Amino acid sequence: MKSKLIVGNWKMNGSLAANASLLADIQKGMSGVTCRAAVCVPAPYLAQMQALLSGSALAWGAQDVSAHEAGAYTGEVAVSMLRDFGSRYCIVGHSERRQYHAESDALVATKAQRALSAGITPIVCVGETQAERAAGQTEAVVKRQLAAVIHTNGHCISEIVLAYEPVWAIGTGLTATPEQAQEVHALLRKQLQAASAHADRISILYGGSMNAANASTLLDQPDVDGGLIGGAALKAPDFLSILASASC
Ligand SMILES: O=C(CO)COP(=O)(O)O
Repeated sequence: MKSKLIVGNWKMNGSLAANASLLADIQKGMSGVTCRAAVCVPAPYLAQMQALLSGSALAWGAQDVSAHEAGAYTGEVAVSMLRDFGSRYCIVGHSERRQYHAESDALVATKAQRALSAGITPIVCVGETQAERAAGQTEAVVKRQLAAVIHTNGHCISEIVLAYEPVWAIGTGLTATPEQAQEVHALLRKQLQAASAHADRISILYGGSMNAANASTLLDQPDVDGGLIGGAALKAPDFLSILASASC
């Protein structure tokens, strides 16, 4: 059985000093941790992660990547640059990118392909808004988002990590119940199984107000293979507690 995967998404937070102190506190508490663990940080701090985390059990990655290989794309960051700084993961299609930067399903799928082409594992985010859930569209929305990634990536789909992040649960304190999370994870798993014989090796993470108090019941669900953590990843005791829940 694959071990659980816990990823901290720092979003647009941090400073050289704050990152160093947070990582030192996390690393001090990692001795009993057996799950896989990573932090996805703002691109300017990837060099700091490489300097501080090389050889440690904590992997690192980015929060976005350009769909283009290189060239005249002012402000974008190429996957080769993420690789230069030792990134193992890259989040793609986070709802904050879909919402604030109008990222389409097709663009997200291309970004996942770009990451895979460089040997970086894309953490592909899908999830419905509150209005879509209320309208009974949850299944249709997440299936449409995942279908684009499957279509573009073909048999390589088994190399991704998938994250179900209901938009209404992000940063709101409104966590999906374990049953709600399991229901969506199970249908995503079925969709992956229909696309790949190796679908069972894909980790499906839950994200959205996961914290020290609710992590273990969410992680107990059969199709919840880990967590993508926002706010609670910025506090060492909370992040360590989630890592401990995932290490049982
Ligand atoms: O968006 C998230 C992780 O990518 C979740 O954020 P919160 O854990 O702060 O709700």
